[in-house]
Amino acid sequence: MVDRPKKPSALNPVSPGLAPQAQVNITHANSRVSAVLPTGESVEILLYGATIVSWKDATGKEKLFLSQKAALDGSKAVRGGIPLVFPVFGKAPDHAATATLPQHGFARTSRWEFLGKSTSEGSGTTDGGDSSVKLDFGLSQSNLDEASKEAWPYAFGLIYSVTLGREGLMTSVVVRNEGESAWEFQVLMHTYFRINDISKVSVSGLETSSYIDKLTTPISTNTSPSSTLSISSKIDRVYTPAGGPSAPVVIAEAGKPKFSITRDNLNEVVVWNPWTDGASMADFAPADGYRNMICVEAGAVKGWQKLEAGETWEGGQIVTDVV
Ligand SMILES: O=P(O)(O)OC[C@H]1O[C@H](O)[C@H](O)[C@@H](O)[C@@H]1O
Repeated sequence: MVDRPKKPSALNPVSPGLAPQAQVNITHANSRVSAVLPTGESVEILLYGATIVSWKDATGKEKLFLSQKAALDGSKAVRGGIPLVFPVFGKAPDHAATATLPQHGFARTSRWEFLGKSTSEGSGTTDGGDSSVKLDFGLSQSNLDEASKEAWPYAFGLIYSVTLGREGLMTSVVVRNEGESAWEFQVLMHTYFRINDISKVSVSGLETSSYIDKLTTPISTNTSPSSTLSISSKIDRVYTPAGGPSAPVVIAEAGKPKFSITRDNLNEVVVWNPWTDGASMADFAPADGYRNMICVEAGAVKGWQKLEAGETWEGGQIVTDVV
């Protein structure tokens, strides 16, 4: 081996003068992707379902609820975080093409591919460091297990992008019909927000809006009052907010706004809390965990989105961490 007297010394991990960068790591035997901004905000995503299982602010405070008994090993859909629902919301026995799919479809229980990251430098940052990082995940027919392929034999491509910023988290999905004939889908971002006390929570942005109550028999359609929504028992509703997707839906606790959600192309907002029924779910813990969570889920789930061959559709949500 030739000795090189002028061999450069190893670079310091953090070179002086270089703007601080977002760190992206793939861990847990290539099954988990995490990203941390130079300012400390972080996000963690399982390739299983492309499920976001953690989102923390710069102080390390967790923003999402994750059940203590959630399976994180790919054996069942994750109870908490943000599972992605596709191509059917719930069960749709009357919709022939999706009738045999499991509840909430296969996207949340399939293994996605990590497609890579991109970063952007903040205009508002003094050090020119990364102010956001975008992680892209892909799922197509070739990633599905045989049962899912058989139950839903359509050629599709999904690209799910998770963008972590200093002020919040953006999730967006591009759906593409890669086949020769049209098909239909529903999609939803099943966000479990972490809160301290459900009895102090109010949700605004759902006033005077049409909603489907999934808890009545038969399921009923109603119009919400002009007051904000408070929750004191089990709730499972699909709202179509009267203000449209760009009007924020705000989750407040003790009168203080905590999260603000705006949507693109996702016309519905599902509000779900299992209340004490959570205790009967095998993967829900602690039993009184319903006090610390509220699902406010942005989706396109009323009716169906139709894609002709070669067409694409895009939708997403921006969640701003207000506190
Ligand atoms: O138990 P899962 O399949 O994860 O579904 C959890 C919940 O998801 C949504 O919020 C639905 O509106 C609920 O009806 C359902 O119970």
